[in-house]
Amino acid sequence: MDTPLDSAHTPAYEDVRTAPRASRALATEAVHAGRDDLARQGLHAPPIDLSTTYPCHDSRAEAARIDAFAADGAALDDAPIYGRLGNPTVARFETALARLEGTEAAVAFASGMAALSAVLLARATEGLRHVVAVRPLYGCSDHLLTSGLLGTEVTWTDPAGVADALRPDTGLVMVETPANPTLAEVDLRAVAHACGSVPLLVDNTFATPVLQRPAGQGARLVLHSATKYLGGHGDVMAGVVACDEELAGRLRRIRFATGGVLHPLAGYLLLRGLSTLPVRVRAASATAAELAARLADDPRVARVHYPSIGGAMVSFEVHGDPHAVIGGVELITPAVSLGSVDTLIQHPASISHRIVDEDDRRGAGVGDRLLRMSVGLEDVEDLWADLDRALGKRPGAPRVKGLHEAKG
Ligand code: MET
Repeated sequence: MDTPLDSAHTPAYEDVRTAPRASRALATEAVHAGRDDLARQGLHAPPIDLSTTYPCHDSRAEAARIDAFAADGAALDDAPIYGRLGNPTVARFETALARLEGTEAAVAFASGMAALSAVLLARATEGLRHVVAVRPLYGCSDHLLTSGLLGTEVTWTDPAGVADALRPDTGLVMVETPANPTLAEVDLRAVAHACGSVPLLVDNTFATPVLQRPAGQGARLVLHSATKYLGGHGDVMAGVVACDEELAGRLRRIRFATGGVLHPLAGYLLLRGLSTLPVRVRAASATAAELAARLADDPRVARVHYPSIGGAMVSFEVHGDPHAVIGGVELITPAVSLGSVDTLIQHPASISHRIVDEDDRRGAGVGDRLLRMSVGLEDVEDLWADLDRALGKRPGAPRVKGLHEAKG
């Protein structure tokens, strides 16, 4: 584990290539990255630039800048031109996320799936249409690869089979760790080694850079559904890819051409979300670890999945009807998605992984009785009382009274 949850000191970013100054700890970067110019401008909160276009009387200069962008997709470092080429508010979030992940750049999109689509298109347009991937992945990622909707072809393998699955036209290796929804973990250094020169993409949505920074372990692309922990409040949909500047240029060009841009207000909310990311992840993870331990001891629960790196996600298989648990929660929100301040629970076989072929889903360890819970910031005892009630009668014991029943 990169960052022990109980560590008093968070690791400094000594290996960040883009570091403009002496290294700063994660918690400091979370609050300050992407905001370095604000004090000079006499501002505290970042401005939200809603412009779709930008006036310029010098068409020759604008033409040259568009030519330059079309050639290498380099971020516009002076005046913006048009919203699809880049937006200053979104750029603040991109800068901040790149610093947290320890990459040269990051490119934000309208959703995590738009971000993954851009990566696949960027590789396919180089003639590298083959993808090697490890299950499980988030259900829609699995579907996008399996269906070949973007003209790609996938070989599914386990981590040990990655090297053998590579072909001359392999453009990408993709893993998610901890994986959605089983929380299975992949040894990133080993897989990165097996990839050779093929870029490894790691979906880091569940771990966040607070618990794991894949770029430091050999990943060339780090994907987030920023809708989840990065935003952190269930009110912004977004995706982002952290990577080196060369790949970022390709992704910006794809974004420009296909239009899957992030709205500036979403960029603002994400930057704001990042500032509390370390605090939120550590607090929710401590609660999740406690709930995982109580579930593991519970006779109504067949199996608990909780990653060795920790985190705020807990998955568990019940002996009884998983739908009854979803129907029975009162405090916990019965909804798909994750990473919000409130605790969410969902049944992957019905929702997040519904679109995956049943046999493939079960083969990846996503069973019919598996429930996935995203632990939020509520008090652990209130959450346990709700879970305990929703899990129903303990075998051989009278039904445990819930908090409200006990009070009433
Ligand atoms: C539309 S289903 C899923 C949304 C989200 N990516 C999740 O895993 O919960």
